[in-house]
Amino acid sequence: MTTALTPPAGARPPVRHPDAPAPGEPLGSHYEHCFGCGGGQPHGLHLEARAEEGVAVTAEFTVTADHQGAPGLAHGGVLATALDETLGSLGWLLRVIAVTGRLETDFVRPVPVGTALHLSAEVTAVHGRKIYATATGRTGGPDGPVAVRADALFIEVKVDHFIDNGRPKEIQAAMADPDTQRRARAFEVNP
Ligand SMILES: CCCCCCCCCCCCCCCC(=O)SCCNC(=O)CCNC(=O)[C@H](O)C(C)(C)COP(=O)(O)OP(=O)(O)OC[C@H]1O[C@@H](n2cnc3c(N)ncnc32)[C@H](O)[C@@H]1OP(=O)(O)O
Repeated sequence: MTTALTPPAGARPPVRHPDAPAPGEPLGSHYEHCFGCGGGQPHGLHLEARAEEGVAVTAEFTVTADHQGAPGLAHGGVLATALDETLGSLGWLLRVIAVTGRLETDFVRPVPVGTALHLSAEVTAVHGRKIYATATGRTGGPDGPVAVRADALFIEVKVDHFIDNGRPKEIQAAMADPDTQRRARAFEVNP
């Protein structure tokens, strides 16, 4: 079946950037106030991702009582966020900034509060600015049963995407933070 998430003819396998973080290296947060990975969000996911071989990452996130939908169970939107965040961190390996255009999620098993979700994601193909990727979240360990999975299309953007669209208050604070600016600009120097 052909969908918007099927790479078109002419799509290429992803190429790991020569300056990509080494396998095993933690990727850190791209923004302190990010709900997915930031340390400055008390109820956020605090997802921690690391580089793997190829154009792939792994990550963990523990479901807390702040993430419930039904009693004692993770909200599906929170699980989709965990997949989205993990997929988004693949940009570190391509050294491009990309945002989610489409995210198709399968919820396979309920995920109780207290569960550590073991996530993995990889880029499968690239076509121009379009980056095709897939992710899974497992319980009980990295080889445990799949609880959630997603296919996604990310679209490469420049820093201006955020500067032009973000609320000025937060953009100005981010622009004043040398670390955020350095990280964002470094991604734009792409051969
Ligand atoms: C100082 C500041 C520091 C900032 C430091 C930032 C750090 C780095 C932050 C990263 C953060 C990550 C966090 C986790 C990941 C998110 O959650 S990102 C947030 C959620 N996503 C969004 O907000 C994106 C909202 N959407 C948009 O802004 C625009 O639709 C997009 C995605 C930029 C595309 O618009 P566009 O650039 O005008 O491109 P467009 O020509 O429409 O599309 C390009 C191609 O993609 C295809 N396409 C676009 N959308 C779709 C779609 N939904 N389905 C299928 N195909 C599509 C088009 O058909 C087109 O294909 P071709 O014609 O080239 O074959």
